[in-house]
Amino acid sequence: MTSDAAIPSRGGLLPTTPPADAVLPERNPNAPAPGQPIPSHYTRCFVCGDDHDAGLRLEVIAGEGLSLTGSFTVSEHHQGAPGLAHGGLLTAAFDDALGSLNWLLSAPAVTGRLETDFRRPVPVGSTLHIRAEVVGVKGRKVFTKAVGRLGSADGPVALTAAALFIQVPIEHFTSNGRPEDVAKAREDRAVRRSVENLEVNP
Ligand SMILES: CCCCCCCCCCCCCCCC(=O)SCCNC(=O)CCNC(=O)[C@H](O)C(C)(C)COP(=O)(O)OP(=O)(O)OC[C@H]1O[C@@H](n2cnc3c(N)ncnc32)[C@H](O)[C@@H]1OP(=O)(O)O
Repeated sequence: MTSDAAIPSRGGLLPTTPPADAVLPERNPNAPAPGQPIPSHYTRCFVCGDDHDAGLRLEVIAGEGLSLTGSFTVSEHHQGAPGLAHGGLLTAAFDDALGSLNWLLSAPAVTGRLETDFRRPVPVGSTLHIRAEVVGVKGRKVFTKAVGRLGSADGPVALTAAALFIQVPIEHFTSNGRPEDVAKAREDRAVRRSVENLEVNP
């Protein structure tokens, strides 16, 4: 198990901290190459889809190994306090960015636990630069962490986050989603691309 010193460590034994016997698997050969975009998984996704006027439109680029970078610009639609990004919305951005790491493993997964530390306010108009990585995998559990910096990839730290994802069969989505949306999603260009990457048959 390795860790990138560029992402501050949280310390302590939390459910998002990988156990000592966690491993770091190889990146799946079908995953986007380093420097290539990890495309949206669903055009209607509030965070990464492009079919939302108020969506975050998070853009994600695959990094080396099991890492990625992502960015989005906080718009007036994203306010909590006047002129400042809503904290829950920032957490949503981290949920999606960290979740995108599962594309490097080419295994569908959902968030089991997500923790976010808010360290600095994020003003409207600013761009948040996220760096995320897998820090360990044990069985179906994928442990991840991320940092968000303001203005540039080496800007001041605004947030740090850690999440535990649980790998699920594709039926998690097809059985639990509202049927009419699932039916439409079978034709959604982003979903189709995702399913090809995940090597599953929806
Ligand atoms: C045509 C359509 C195609 C669709 C194409 C899809 C495209 C791909 C879309 C991707 C989209 C991503 C979007 C962003 C990511 C979200 O936002 S996902 C949405 C938010 N998350 C959810 O809705 C998940 C809701 N929770 C659940 O469904 C279930 O609780 C889970 C997470 C699947 C786990 O249930 P389970 O499979 O029965 O697993 P279970 O045996 O209970 O637990 C397995 C292990 O995980 C641990 N665990 C489980 N939950 C937790 C937890 N909350 N905290 C700590 N540990 C936990 C357990 O302790 C257990 O550990 P071990 O005993 O193995 O050590």
